[in-house]
Amino acid sequence: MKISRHIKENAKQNGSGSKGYESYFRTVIIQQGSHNLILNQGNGFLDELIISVRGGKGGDGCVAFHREKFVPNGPPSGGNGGRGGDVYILPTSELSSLSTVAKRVRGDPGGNGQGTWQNGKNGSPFIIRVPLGTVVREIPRGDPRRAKDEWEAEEEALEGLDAGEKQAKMRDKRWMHYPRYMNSNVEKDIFKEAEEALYKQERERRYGRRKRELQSPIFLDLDKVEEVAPDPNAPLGMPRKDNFGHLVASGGQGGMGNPHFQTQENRAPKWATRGHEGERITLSLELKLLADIGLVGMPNAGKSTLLRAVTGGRAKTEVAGYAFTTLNPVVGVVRMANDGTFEGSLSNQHIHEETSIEDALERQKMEDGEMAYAPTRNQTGGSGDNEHRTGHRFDLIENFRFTIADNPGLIAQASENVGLGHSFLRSMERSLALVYVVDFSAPAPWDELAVLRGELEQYQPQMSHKARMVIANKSDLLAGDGNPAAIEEARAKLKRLEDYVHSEMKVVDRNGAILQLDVVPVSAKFSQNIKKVVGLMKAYVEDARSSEAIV
Ligand SMILES: Nc1nc2c(ncn2[C@@H]2O[C@H](COP(=O)(O)OP(=O)(O)OP(=O)(O)O)[C@@H](O)[C@H]2O)c(=O)[nH]1
Ligand SMILES: [Mg+2]
Repeated sequence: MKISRHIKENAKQNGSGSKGYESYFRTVIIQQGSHNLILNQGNGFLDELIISVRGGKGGDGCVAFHREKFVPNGPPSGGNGGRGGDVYILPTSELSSLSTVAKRVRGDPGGNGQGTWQNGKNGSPFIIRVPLGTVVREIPRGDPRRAKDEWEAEEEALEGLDAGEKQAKMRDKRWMHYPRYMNSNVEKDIFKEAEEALYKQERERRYGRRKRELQSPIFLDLDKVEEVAPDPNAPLGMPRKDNFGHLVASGGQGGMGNPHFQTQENRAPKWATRGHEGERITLSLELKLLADIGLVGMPNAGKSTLLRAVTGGRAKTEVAGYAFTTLNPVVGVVRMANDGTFEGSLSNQHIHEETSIEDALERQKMEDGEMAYAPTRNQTGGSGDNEHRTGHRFDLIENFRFTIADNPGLIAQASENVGLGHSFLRSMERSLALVYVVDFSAPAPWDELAVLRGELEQYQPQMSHKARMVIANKSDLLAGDGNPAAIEEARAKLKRLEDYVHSEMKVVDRNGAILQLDVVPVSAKFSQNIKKVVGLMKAYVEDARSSEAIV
């Protein structure tokens, strides 16, 4: 009784019993999609993020007059405000998730000007560091997720005020006055002219900003490490680098000190301008998934089952007999030994059932108390012929590792947002190779291939050339109960599929060579022929990695 309670508690903590415990340490599962926060077996994982960014506010100009012995009315001497700090985005290979990116970024403000012509210091640049593979987009006007820009925020603050109050508030935000001179200043024509000029500049700036937003909204696809060129002229003690990344929000200009407003008629201007607000912008950041191999197939073809088979059941991805079970890409890791076997290939769990069935079985086992006396991994994983079972001993013989992404099903017209659309294909842009998975028990599996390839091309021209293999899944359904006629029929069907692939599905690799796709009949559910699939995948990954290294 006591033991079974202990196991239940353990199971609760670790997912589902001993299997959950194992995968807690062994499996890297990354999900990507519309969710903001996805739990990765206990580690928070962010893959999409909206951030609001503001450039630093400019420092205020200063109203001051020079004071010196025997100079009764010194000249205006207020310094200008410093520029607000700019905000940049820089991709770095040191990060692997967006979880460290702040949601609100405020640039460093510029310093205020001071008397004796002292200008304020400029705000330092701020760098938002994001992982490689981040896509940055500006959220357009009209989208509810977008934060107000500096002008809209002011308009909102002025709402409901009468004209006089509005004018006073707007002036207060823009002007500094010499103590007790505000009322007399605003009466002066020369001040009104200066104010008019200021508003004109502001309108131009605003117009420029809107035009930029419409014509070239920020879009950055940060796939590569940015070169940080050393700056030979940097002063000693300062970092000798001059690349901050991509500017996304500039800091506001500093205000003008009162000497700026000095003219023949007005020798002692008693006003100065305040610093401008920094640019405000809302960005969406999205991290493209990185997996070496991407699985592409129609709903229900068995992609998720296949991922579970090649990872020895460690990848936690849902399998069910209906379309669109998988809603977000899921990445699993395949670990291989030098003899071509992979972790989990000899696991006692050869059949990858639908997840709900497996969960029920496990629950049943636990309730029956079977788990209590089951041998532990250490007890079972020790002997020589068991070394490809999942377990820590695999570390000793592992010599190759790659990742596979299980994706949602793709269907015809996905590009027109039918089904789940195909936005998740973005996560496959960075895959080294793609693998088609078709349901071989369907009447015409070759038709599926044409649709899949069409959708890939629709999404991104040339993308289908990353395909390397066609997996004819569910082959177990064809062989029937082993009668010769059924087997003969299955052979003929496989031949027909191969002929189709070889004549219609050729691809051109990076070097311009024409490649034939491999066609492999498998049964993901019963782990048949999976070793061959893993071996071929390894070859594609090795090939792509080495040619990437050369380029
Ligand atoms: N007989 C048999 N059934 C299989 C095989 N592979 C998968 N299935 C079954 O096919 C159904 C769909 O499998 P999934 O792995 O969920 O398919 P999927 O391609 O991931 O589907 P979506 O996530 O909807 O795109 C499930 O009922 C599986 O048990 C196989 O090799 N043989
Ligand atoms: Mg699936």
